[in-house]
Amino acid sequence: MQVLSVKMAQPTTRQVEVLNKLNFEEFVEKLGNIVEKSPMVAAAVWSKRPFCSLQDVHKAIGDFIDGLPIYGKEGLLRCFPDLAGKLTREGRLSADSTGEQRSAGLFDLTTEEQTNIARLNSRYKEKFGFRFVLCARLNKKDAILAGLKTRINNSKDEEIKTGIGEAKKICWLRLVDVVQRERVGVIANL
Ligand SMILES: NC(=O)N[C@H]1NC(=O)NC1=O
Repeated sequence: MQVLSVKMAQPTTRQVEVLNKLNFEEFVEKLGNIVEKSPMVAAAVWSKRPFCSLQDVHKAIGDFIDGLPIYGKEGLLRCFPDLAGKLTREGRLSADSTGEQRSAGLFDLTTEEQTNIARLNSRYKEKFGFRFVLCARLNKKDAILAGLKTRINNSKDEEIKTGIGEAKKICWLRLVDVVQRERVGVIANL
């Protein structure tokens, strides 16, 4: 899985124990947005506990997503907000998405960059019927614009595959965040 190429602090095996201790409600509350606005994903994988590593959690999520019918995958892609879209401009993104879009520089676009991305996002949605999804934490604004320009020429099947691959990268980074926040909480309460 591509996630292993994501460069950042890798959680240790022991860190997954904080997730194994959560009851269903806590698990869904804390992991409810690891795939944007799709708490069903966390709800589904909870029954796969105990997990032996964070990679194991991510694999369970990946397997669940891969098992969805095409229209389910398209549905997941529709749950992400546009990159540099209306919600970004209006400050109405989820906390996760706000941090991700900020890290890619999408809050500091020139008017021209904003217009270009908005135009391409609309064309993309018109062609495929779902949103262009790309892991903003692993890309800067120029790469996002270039990605939009290239990927818009792909077939629908290719874009479902690529978009879902990007959603899994976003999910991995959010999972690491949850565990790190949770560990800090556990340590603070000792
Ligand atoms: N459309 C899209 O890719 N949105 C997202 N990507 C990301 O890294 N965070 C998002 O909300």
